[in-house]
Amino acid sequence: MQQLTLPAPAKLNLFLHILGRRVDGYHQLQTLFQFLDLSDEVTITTRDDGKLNLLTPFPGLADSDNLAIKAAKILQSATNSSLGADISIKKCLPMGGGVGGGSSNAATVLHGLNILWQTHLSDTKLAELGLKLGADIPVFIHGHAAWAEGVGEQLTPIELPETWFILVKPNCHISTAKIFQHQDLTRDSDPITVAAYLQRGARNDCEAIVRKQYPEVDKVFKLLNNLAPTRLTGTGACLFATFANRQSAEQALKQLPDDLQTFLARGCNQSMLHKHLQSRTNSI
Ligand SMILES: C[C@](O)(CO)[C@H](O)COP(=O)(O)OP(=O)(O)OC[C@H]1O[C@@H](n2ccc(N)nc2=O)[C@H](O)[C@@H]1O
Ligand SMILES: Nc1ncnc2c1ncn2[C@@H]1O[C@H](COP(=O)(O)OP(=O)(O)OP(=O)(O)O)[C@@H](O)[C@H]1O
Repeated sequence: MQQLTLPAPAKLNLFLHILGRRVDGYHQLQTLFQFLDLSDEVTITTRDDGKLNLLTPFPGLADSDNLAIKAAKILQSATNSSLGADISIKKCLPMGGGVGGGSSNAATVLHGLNILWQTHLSDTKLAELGLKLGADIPVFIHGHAAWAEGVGEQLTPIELPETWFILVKPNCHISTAKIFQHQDLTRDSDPITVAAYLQRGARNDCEAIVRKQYPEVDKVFKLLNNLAPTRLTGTGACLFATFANRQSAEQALKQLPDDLQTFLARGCNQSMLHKHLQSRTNSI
C-alpha cells in the first residue's frame, strides 16, 4: 500500500473571449490561465483489489459523478491497471466558482495515480484523457500559466507577472453549462494576439450576462471594482481584483464587508501541483 498527498490548485481566467461555437455545442475560446497559491488537498492510497473509493463524499454529488473518481476510472481503463485507490479530498476551493476546483482535483488524481500505479503516461497523454472529462483539465495537467485557444485545450505556456489578487465568491452557484447556453451570450469576439492583450488587456465575455442574471455577483463586482480593476473568472461566480503587491491587496481586503467569502492569493506561473511534483523528482 502506497500513499501520496498532493495539492490541487485553483486557476483564474485573466480574460475570456468567445470566438464561436462548434457543431457539438462547445465554444471556441481565447483565454489566459494563471494559477493561484490556493488549493484543495488530495490524498491517494493504492488498493490491490482494483476498487476506486472516495473517502470524503460531497453532499449532493454522487461519488461516480465526482471528477476525481471519473479521472481514476479513465486512467484505470486506459492503462488496464489492476490496482485501485482510496481518494480523500480536503476541499478549500469554492465549488462552482470558476476557479476549476473539480478539474484540478481530476488532474491531481491523474498525476498521482500515474506515479502510484507506475503507468508512466506522458503529460500529453494524461491531458488527452483529462480533456474527455472537461475542457479545463489539460491546463492543470501541464501546470504552467498558458495562453489557451480551441475549447481551452490548445495551450501555449507564458510567463506573466505574479501579481496579487483578492478573490471573492459571491453567495451563489453558477452552472458553466447554463451560461454557455445563454441566448444573449456573444460568440463573435475577434481573435486577439498575446501582444495586444499585454498592451490593452481584455474582457470576460460571460461577465455581462452573469452580472445581469446574478445580482449577488453584480453587487460584489461594484464593491471590488471600487478598490481595483475587477473581473469574473470563467463563467463565475468568483470575481478577482488585481493588485501589484501583497500590501495593497491586504489594505483593500480590510475595506470589504466581513460577511463576504474572500481569499488573498498570489498568481503563480507554475502550479503548486507541479512545484510539488518537481521537488519530489529532485529528492529521488
Ligand atoms: C469556463 C471555463 O472554466 C474557462 O476556462 C471552461 O471553458 C469550462 O471548462 P470545464 O468546466 O472543464 O467545462 P466542461 O466540463 O468541459 O463543460 C461544461 C459545460 O460548458 C460548456 N463548454 C465548456 C467549454 C467550452 N470551451 N465551451 C463550452 O460550451 C460545455 O458544453 C458544457 O456544457
Ligand atoms: N471534485 C470535484 N470538486 C468540485 N466539483 C466537482 C467535483 N467533481 C464534480 N464536481 C461538480 O462540478 C461542478 C463544478 O465544479 P467546480 O468547482 O470545478 O466549478 P468551477 O470552478 O466553476 O469550474 P470551471 O471553472 O472549470 O467551470 C460542481 O458543482 C460539482 O457538481
